[in-house]
Amino acid sequence: MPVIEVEHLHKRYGDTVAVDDVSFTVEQGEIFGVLGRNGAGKTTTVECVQGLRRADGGTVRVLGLDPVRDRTEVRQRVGAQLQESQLPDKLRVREALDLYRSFYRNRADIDELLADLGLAEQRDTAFHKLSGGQKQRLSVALALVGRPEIAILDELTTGLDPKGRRDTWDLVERIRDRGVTVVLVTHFMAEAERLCDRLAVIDAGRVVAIDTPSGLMSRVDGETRVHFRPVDRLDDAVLTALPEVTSVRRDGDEVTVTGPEEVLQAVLSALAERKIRYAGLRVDQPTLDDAFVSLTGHAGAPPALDGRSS
Ligand SMILES: Nc1ncnc2c1ncn2[C@@H]1O[C@H](COP(=O)(O)OP(=O)(O)OP(=O)(O)O)[C@@H](O)[C@H]1O
Repeated sequence: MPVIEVEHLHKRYGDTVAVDDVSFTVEQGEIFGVLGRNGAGKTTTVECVQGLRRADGGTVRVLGLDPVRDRTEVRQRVGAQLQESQLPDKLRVREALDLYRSFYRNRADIDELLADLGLAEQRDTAFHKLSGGQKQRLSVALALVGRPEIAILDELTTGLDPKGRRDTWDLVERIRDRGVTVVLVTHFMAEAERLCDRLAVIDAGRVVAIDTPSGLMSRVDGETRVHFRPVDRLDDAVLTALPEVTSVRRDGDEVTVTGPEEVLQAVLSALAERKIRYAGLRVDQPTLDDAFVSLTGHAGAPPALDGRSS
């Protein structure tokens, strides 16, 4: 059952068309990604979903409600992350949660939430003394304090170090496991690939594809490459005879075999049958990054932008 339905959404700011015909649905209980480069229109789209912006055209339904007309009800049932500048420096973690909790009908248990988000020790810490990762987790806690049915998380891991990022990914999975539908806005391919059940790829205000990460990757015309070093003697004909193999190359003692996705299984079976041992097995497959480039015609966010703070 869809909990969010967006149809032909349009939104412009003056002469800038930010969202130019975006449609998608989000099913209950999934982690749905909105993936695109900076300026693609992701934030504007989710702000229309939250009722923070009025669309110029199209329709948005959230839990069967109109997010602009029924904004009070939508706010009760949809949790959104706060921008960090929206909290006063001296406000303590526990005070912030108490304050935001008072806005909601359904209130989460704060001690449980603090423990769940790894913030129990910071309960009396002032906001400005929190680390980047702790601030990020507090913003997620504030999004969950009203026991929402949907959580909208925008650029959740921007600015976090690799460990902070992995911890946050685990956290998002735990949120989903509690039955909360998650909308995850990101320009970070590895995050989308790891977390999302389905993704809408947005480019220049338009949806260019909606699919599972593996569905998007399978649309790429790339080949799987299997690399290994045979320990025992291997005649290339053993590999070239396999219907799944399109090419076999030798580079020093390394063999590289290319073919469709099934080539890995075919090569491993052929080696096992002939009891040929090997070392240094590596497999290169088309990535979500490759899919993004092929769908949008440009590279994903350059790595330098992953640490930006916007
Ligand atoms: N308040 C605003 N006034 C004018 N233009 C805006 C405003 N907000 C966004 N835009 C423009 O609309 C377009 C879409 O912006 P939006 O923030 O929705 O994209 P985004 O995909 O979320 O990008 P980012 O990842 O950089 O936040 C961009 O060209 C942006 O410059």
